[in-house]
Amino acid sequence: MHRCVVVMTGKVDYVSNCRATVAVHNGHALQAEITGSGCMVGTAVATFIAVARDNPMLGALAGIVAINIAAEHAAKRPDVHGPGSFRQAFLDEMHMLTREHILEEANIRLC
Ligand SMILES: Nc1ncnc2c1ncn2[C@@H]1O[C@H](COP(=O)(O)OP(=O)(O)O)[C@@H](O)[C@H]1O
Ligand SMILES: Cc1ncsc1CCOP(=O)(O)O
Repeated sequence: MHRCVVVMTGKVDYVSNCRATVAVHNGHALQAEITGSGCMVGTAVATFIAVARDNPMLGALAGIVAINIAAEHAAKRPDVHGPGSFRQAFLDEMHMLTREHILEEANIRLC
């Protein structure tokens, strides 16, 4: 084992450490309409892994779920009408995201 975690993004995101693979069903199609969505996910994954040091699989999963739940919150806002307003709302919703949101709204399944 090389202690590697593989992340694959798209409409459904996948995280694998070779022993287990988890599918993340959170997120919104507007994420694919703005520049930097993949970079945001990559940054969140690196940040969460830095905290969950001994469990990179959990860190990667939490980073993906957090960004995608913030996107869902942003897409639901009445002031969001397309990619431009979505991008702004997305940043605000990342700022307001809580631990409870992640625990209650994560939509993940073991493959
Ligand atoms: N159609 C979609 N539905 C839900 N989430 C999406 C959709 N398209 C992209 N995402 C989310 O946007 C984030 C960035 O993924 P992606 O668009 O594949 O990255 P990249 O910008 O590298 O192409 C991922 O977390 C993914 O779940
Ligand atoms: C090369 C580059 N420069 C600014 S954002 C970017 C890549 C953004 O890619 P994505 O939207 O897939 O995260």
